[in-house]
Parts: sequence; C-alpha cells; structure tokens
Amino acid sequence: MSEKVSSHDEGEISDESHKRSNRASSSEDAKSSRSNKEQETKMRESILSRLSKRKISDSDDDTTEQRFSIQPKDAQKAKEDRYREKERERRKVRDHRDDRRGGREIDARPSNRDPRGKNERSDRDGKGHEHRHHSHHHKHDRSSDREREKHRKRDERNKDRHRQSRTTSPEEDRTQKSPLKKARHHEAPEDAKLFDRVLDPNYKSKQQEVLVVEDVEMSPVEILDEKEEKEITEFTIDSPAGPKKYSKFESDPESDHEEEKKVHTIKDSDDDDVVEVHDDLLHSDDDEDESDDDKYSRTPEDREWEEMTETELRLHKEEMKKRQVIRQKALIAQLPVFYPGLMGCRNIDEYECVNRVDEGTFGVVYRGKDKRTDEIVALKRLKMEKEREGFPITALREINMLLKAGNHPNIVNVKEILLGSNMDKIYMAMEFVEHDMKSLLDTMSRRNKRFSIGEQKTLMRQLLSGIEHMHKLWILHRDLKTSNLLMSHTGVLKIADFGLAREYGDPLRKFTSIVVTLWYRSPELLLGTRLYSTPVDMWSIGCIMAEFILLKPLFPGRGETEQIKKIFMELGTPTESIWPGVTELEGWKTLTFEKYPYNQLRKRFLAGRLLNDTGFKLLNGLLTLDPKNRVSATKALDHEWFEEEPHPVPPEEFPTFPAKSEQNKAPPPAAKPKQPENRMAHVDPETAKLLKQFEVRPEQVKPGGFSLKFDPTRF
Ligand SMILES: Nc1ncnc2c1ncn2[C@@H]1O[C@H](COP(=O)(O)OP(=O)(O)OP(=O)(O)O)[C@@H](O)[C@H]1O
Repeated sequence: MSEKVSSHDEGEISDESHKRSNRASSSEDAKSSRSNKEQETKMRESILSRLSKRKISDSDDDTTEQRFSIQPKDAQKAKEDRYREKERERRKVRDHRDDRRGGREIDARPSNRDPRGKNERSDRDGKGHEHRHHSHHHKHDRSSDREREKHRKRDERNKDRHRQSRTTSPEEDRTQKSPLKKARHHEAPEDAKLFDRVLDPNYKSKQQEVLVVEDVEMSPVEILDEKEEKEITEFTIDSPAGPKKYSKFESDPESDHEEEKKVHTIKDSDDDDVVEVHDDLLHSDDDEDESDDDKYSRTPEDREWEEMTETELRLHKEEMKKRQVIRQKALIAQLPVFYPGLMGCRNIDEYECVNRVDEGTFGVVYRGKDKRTDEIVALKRLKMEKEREGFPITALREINMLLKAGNHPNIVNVKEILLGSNMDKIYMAMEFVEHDMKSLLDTMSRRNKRFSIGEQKTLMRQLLSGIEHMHKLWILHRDLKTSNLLMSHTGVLKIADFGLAREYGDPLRKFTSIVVTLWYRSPELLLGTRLYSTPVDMWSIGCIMAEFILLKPLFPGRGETEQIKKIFMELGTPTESIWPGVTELEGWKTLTFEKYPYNQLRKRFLAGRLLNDTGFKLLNGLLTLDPKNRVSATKALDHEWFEEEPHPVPPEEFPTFPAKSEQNKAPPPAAKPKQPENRMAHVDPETAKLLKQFEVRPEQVKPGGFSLKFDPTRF
C-alpha cells in the first residue's frame, strides 16, 4: 500500500472517495467553495463561448461552427429530426396565416409585444412558456421572414454536423479562441440571464423549464445535448469503481494531486503515535492570504521561545491555538460519513439502563434497553475524565475503527453513538453479546471442563476470520486477549474493545511499543520495537489458542522482563540465525538473557496430548519469535488443522452458559425484593437445580439470558 494510505493512520476509510466526502472541516468548505467558483466561472465561459459560437455561426462562419459542432448521436439526431419536422409544420401554419392576412400592417414595437419584459427567454417562472402559446400573433408576423431565414441556416448547420468531424487540431483551437473571446463581449442581455439560470444550482431540476423556454427561439436540442456532451467529456472519468458522480456544479474532490499534498505530523499527547493531518485541513483561506507569516505556522523549538519578542510570542500562541482547533476538527472529520458527527447523536436518555456489566480501562459497560424498540444493547461509556484537550483520541479511535471494521460476524457491531444528558459523556451502543471469553474460561477451569477439539477449532476459526478482516482493512487490534473476546448464546465469537486499534500502512510507521496487555504481548514489542505490524496480533492469537486449550494464560508474566523471560524459557532464547535483527532491538541491548533451549512448548502440548502434531504446528506458527516468520491470519485459516477430523463444530451446537454479563451487578432501582422461596417456586425443578449449582438467583436471569440448551453434564 502506498504511503498515502499509511498517512491516514488516524482512522480513514480505505475507500478514498468515501473518506473525502466525509471531510466537513471548514478548510474543506472553503476549498470546495473556491472550487465551485472556479467551476462556475468555467461554466460561464463555456456557455458564453457556445452562445457566441452560435452568433458567429449564424453569420455563416463555417470554421467556427466546425470547431464547436458536436458529433450527433442517434438519439440526438432523432430529436433534431423531430424538432425540424415540428418547425416545418409551424412554418407552414405561419405562412398560411401570413397569406390570409395579406400584408396587414404590424405593430412591431417591443413595448407592445412585451410591456413588462415577462417573455424573455430566461424567464424562470415559466411565463416564457405561456408566451409561446399565447403571445400576440403580431410577433409571428413581424419575425416570420427573419425566422424562416434562421431556420434555413439552422437546418444547414445540422446537416453540416452529420458531415463534419469534431476533431480540430490544437493549432486550430488556438487560432479560434481569440474571436470567441471577443464575441463574449457582445453577449445579449437575454444571454446573460440565460447564464444566470444555467448557473443556478437547481438548474437540473429546472431542465424541463429550460427546454420549454428555449423552444421558442433556440433549438432545445442544442442546449440540452451540449450539456449532456459536456458532462460526458468533462466530468466522467474512467475508474475501476465506475464513473464518478459529480454534478458540474460541484467541485471534484479527486482533482487534487495527491502526490503533491504535504502531510503534517503532530505529536499525539497521549502516546508517541503520530497523528497525520493533511495540508488542506490545516490551512484555511486566511492562511493563504497570510503567506508571509510562515514562521508562525510551525511550533518553535524550546530555545526559540526565549528569544522571542512579546508580539511574536502572542502571535505564535494564537497560531498554535488555531492549529489545535483545526487538528481537532480534522480528527472529527475523519469519522465515517454515516456517523452523524457529535451533533447528530441521540441522547442516552433514549435508553434505559438495565444493569452494569463491567468496567475496563477505557470505559464502563452497561446493559441498556432502547426505550423505543426494547432492543437490548451494550452501552460503553467512553472515559473522558482525563481529557484536557476536547474529544479523547482513544474514544475517537475506538469509534472510528469499530465503525470501519464492525461489519463482520466476528466483530462486535456498533449500533450508534450517544451523548450523555449534559453532552459531556459519550456512549457507544453495541450489540449485546452475552459472554466474555475470559469469564467463560474461568468458569470452565473451576469446573474442570474443557473445550473439545472441534470447539477449539470453531473458536479459532472465528477469531482468525475476524482478525483477517481487520488486517485486510489495514487495522491492527493491538489488544487481543480473552477478556476482549465475546461469545454469544449461539456460539458466535466476537472481537471487541477497539480502544487501542490503529490503522497501519506500508511502509510501516513508528507506533508506541506499549500496547497489548502484557501476557499477550509479542516478543518484538517487549524488546521495544516501534516498527511493527499484524504479527503482534498473531502472537496474541497464539497465546489465546493456548488459553482455549489450557483454560489459563500461557505466559502470565508479572512485569516486562519476567514476561520476555517466560517466553524465551518456553520457546528458547533466540539467536541472530533464528530471528535476524533481534540483537539490534533496544530491549535486547539493555537486558541479558540466559540461553534457554529451543522450544519446550512442544513437550507441554504434545506430550500432554493437548494437541496433535498438526494442531501444534499451527500454534507454533503463531508463536514464532521472529515476526517475519509468524503465520498470518489468512495462512492460519488455510491450515490443515481445520480440515482434519474432528471438524470444527457448527457454532449453534456450542453449549451455552449463564453469562456473567447478564447478572445484575447493579441493583435495579427500588424494586421490592421478593422472598427467595417464592421466587424458586416459579422456576421448574431442573432449572432451579441449575441455578443453585451456578449460584444464580432467578431474578438475575433475564428473558433470553439463560438458555435451557445448557448441558450440566459438560459444564
Ligand atoms: N458488546 C458487549 N456486550 C456485552 N458485554 C460487553 C460488550 N462489550 C464489552 N462488554 C463487557 O465489558 C467489558 C469491558 O469492555 P471493554 O473491553 O470494551 O472495555 P475496556 O475499558 O476497553 O476494557 P479493557 O480494560 O479490557 O481494555 C468486557 O470484558 C465485557 O465483559
């Protein structure tokens, strides 16, 4: 992927056109309005030249006519034929009328003809149309000779069009430009009004009106078809995704030369990841006017501050503040288009809080019910407290990444973004998923139960398929662990918690190495690399695969040093031959490692018959020390382990559990507690036994929250 993609690291859509349309920042607006103006000027010039061409051609300037003649299409020809036919009939009627009048005197004074100027061609309210049918017959009498002459010439021109080719040499073009430019100065007042109408943004909807009005004195075929031709030649650009759909009144967002765009990098205050914002988002119109003040467009070095005058200090601070605002806007503008910006969000009052599910590092999760639809959702309140600079970047990333990647069965789906009552809190409404994998594994471990090989394969296949989807979208999760994997009652695994997810690109850019919960953190991150990619997620998946089997974490280190030691103890201390470049990593240089023998993991999994040889190959591929040799999600999904017996079990055949997340942690508001005996009396004996076994109170089980498919012999 190009640098450009990587430059959109802060959360842009891989579909460029979509992304562009999202940017609603003020600078973009200014750019768009500038471009609209240019477009308008171009249009005006084009129409003027066409009309002047018409005038020139009226005076039988064949060369000019040839330059502008348009190769007629079949449809156009048919239209022209119909038009000429109609005109012939009209002329016949007029001639007949003229004969009958026998040279009666005609009052040709314009004031009598159109006293209030309502019948001019550019009349918008359709009175021109009225005029066409009802205007005084004197007009026809007065102009019949002139009209006949005009029609004769037009017929000739139309014939010429069939004969002549449009192509003219650039040389011819140049020589013909000057007379046309000259002709523009002679535009008639009616023409000027016509331009106004054609440049009207609502022109398209008024097309029919233009047709009718033009029908009086100018060929509608010419006007409308010239417009069609113009759209095809000037605005239809071939692209693999089909032609772009721009009206000629809109600026073309793709017309910018991407490669010429500079990218500004701004240090992110929370971590050392860089936020990239394009030039066009940082410079407003005003910036262009103040081009001599370039020195204020960058943040001065520490020593520079000391040498500044008071005015310079003030100007610098003002400019920095401006850039901060623009940066904020730019970040928000990167949200996908269907995210209605913060202003368009519903209020959290639209949901009823059922209970609190859990609290993580980045937010509290509640179970909520949509008051309108009764739909149960998970509401994650994004942490804002520590945010000094407006919208928290972590929240923004989480929303953005989830909206981008969420359209997959194995990724938790975000439904909408909600605002707190005082507009100070942000909530994310997600599909409610009943279990989190961590609690599930704990429960199973406590009860000495295990996932069957088929179930392990189902879980792994779902996890890999969700991650493959993310990686294909150039998104790194960077916090894969069992507590961030959810599982539905129907056995569907969903990847959640995109708080650390980032877009990456090719070539790689430096990110912080302090990502991924310690136990699932890859050796390259532990050794301090800042140039990393999808293998960091694949390592976490290796740890998770082992945990599905062992029901406990594979490498539960208590600190970074212990963590890397644990890894090397199991997999062997790497050498330059096993992992080329390892000795160059910062962490390697600062720490000394014992030489542990190569791969003890094999003994643990094969000797313990926890995995067969094929299964171990996959695990080993995921837990490969050298990230370059670590297996990718796509390759892992193609692994023979999934093909051999026992096959993955269908998700719907997965056993179900009472979910931790469905238990009422927060007491429901002022509900009168009932007597336990009475409550049990309403539950059938088998369910009561199960509830007792799991120490679950009947009121903790919401409708649909506890499945009778639960198999007590297995769990
Ligand atoms: N869509 C959901 N449906 C049901 N429960 C959920 C959902 N999303 C999250 N949870 C629960 O809330 C917990 C915390 O959510 P999440 O991991 O998104 O928050 P976090 O603050 O980012 O946590 P962490 O400290 O793991 O980074 C999860 O472990 C899970 O139990």
